[in-house]
Amino acid sequence: MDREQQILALIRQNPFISQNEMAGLIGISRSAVAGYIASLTKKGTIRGRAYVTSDEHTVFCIGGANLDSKALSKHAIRLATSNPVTVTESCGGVARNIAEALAGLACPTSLLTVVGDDKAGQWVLEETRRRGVDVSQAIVLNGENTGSYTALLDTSGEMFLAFANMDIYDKFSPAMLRDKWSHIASAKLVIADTNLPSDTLEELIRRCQEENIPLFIDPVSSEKSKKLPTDLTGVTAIFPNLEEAVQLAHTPLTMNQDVIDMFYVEPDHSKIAGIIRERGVKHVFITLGSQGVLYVGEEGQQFFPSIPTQVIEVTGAGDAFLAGIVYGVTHDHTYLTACEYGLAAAHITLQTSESTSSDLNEERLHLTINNMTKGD
Ligand SMILES: Nc1ncnc2c1ncn2[C@@H]1O[C@H](COP(=O)(O)OP(=O)(O)OP(=O)(O)O)[C@@H](O)[C@H]1O
Ligand SMILES: O=c1[nH]cc([C@@H]2O[C@H](CO)[C@@H](O)[C@H]2O)c(=O)[nH]1
Repeated sequence: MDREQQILALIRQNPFISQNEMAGLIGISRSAVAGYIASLTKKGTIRGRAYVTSDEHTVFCIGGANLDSKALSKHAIRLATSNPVTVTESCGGVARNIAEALAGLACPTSLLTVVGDDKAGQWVLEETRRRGVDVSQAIVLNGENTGSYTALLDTSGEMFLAFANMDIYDKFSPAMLRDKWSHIASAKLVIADTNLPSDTLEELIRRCQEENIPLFIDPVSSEKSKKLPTDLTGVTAIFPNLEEAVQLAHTPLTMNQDVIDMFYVEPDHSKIAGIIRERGVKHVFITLGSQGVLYVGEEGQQFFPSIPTQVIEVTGAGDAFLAGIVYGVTHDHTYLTACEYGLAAAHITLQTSESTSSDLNEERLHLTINNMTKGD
């Protein structure tokens, strides 16, 4: 065991041990102990003066936590008139939804987000904590409004139109990320959404690459996906739907007539994924709604059909899919095998009016996969 490991073992046994006691036990000077502690703190293994050791098993989700309001239309939607609807409110936000889904699947998860000092923010954090997510790193910003997402859904639960009122995320600066880095640095995996501003995303991608932390990105929407830097080296996996994938492949570097035809005349999903990979991403998952998902990455290429589902509403299906993949890969499955977990998690979430299903748990996930493989 090297010196750092010895010191860490002593701190784990007794988080209140003094530097003098450690020096005596190991047989080195107190100042040498102080040097090792400084180095462990810099690496993020030790998080502060109370010697709270980092949890290397945590998945860190960074991005949006919203109040979702969804109006499900009772009849075919008509424009410029009043449409009868049923409204449901739930917690939302891509990073938050993924964190909640992972906590439901018994993965230790922490959420770094910004909310306003309002009722919505208080409710969203409290509810997320109640569902098992560590929200101790969430930041409450005075005088800001918590992000809100208001969607109009058609009679089949598909989104017709949505409004994102999320100016608060512009305040999520690179400095905030730096401030929280000692917590993030020890994570097993980081998941970020593009609610974050461009400079914050750029810094996160660079640091995760430098420090070898796997990073998954949810592009959120085609508009917000434009915030990602052109060079995505350092991004382990990305999860666009088709519209977002087209946007991600649509860089000034790739614009010629063939590419324009490929996007707008007859989308070639695997070519689009290939172009995204050229930006530096290792694993690309293009989710295709009711059709399923296409994986293109270091493990090859494969299309997976979706599980036939009686959809209540679609909000959060992509977030649950991503959480299912994280569950799979953190339980030592390949990215290809993890697709089954993603499809199963999305299937469970599609059957509720919440943006993350409270029915999503390990037992239900495994049962869904067993039924899938039996062809039920
Ligand atoms: N109607 C459906 N029937 C069965 N499975 C579906 C359906 N819609 C979505 N899914 C499943 O959910 C996955 C993600 O859906 P989708 O492609 O709509 O993601 P998304 O647009 O990112 O979703 P969101 O932004 O609402 O979270 C799909 O790959 C598929 O497995
Ligand atoms: O711009 C955004 N639109 C929508 C969402 C969230 O997406 C979720 C569904 O995938 C939903 O909960 C909404 O709040 C977001 O975080 N940012």
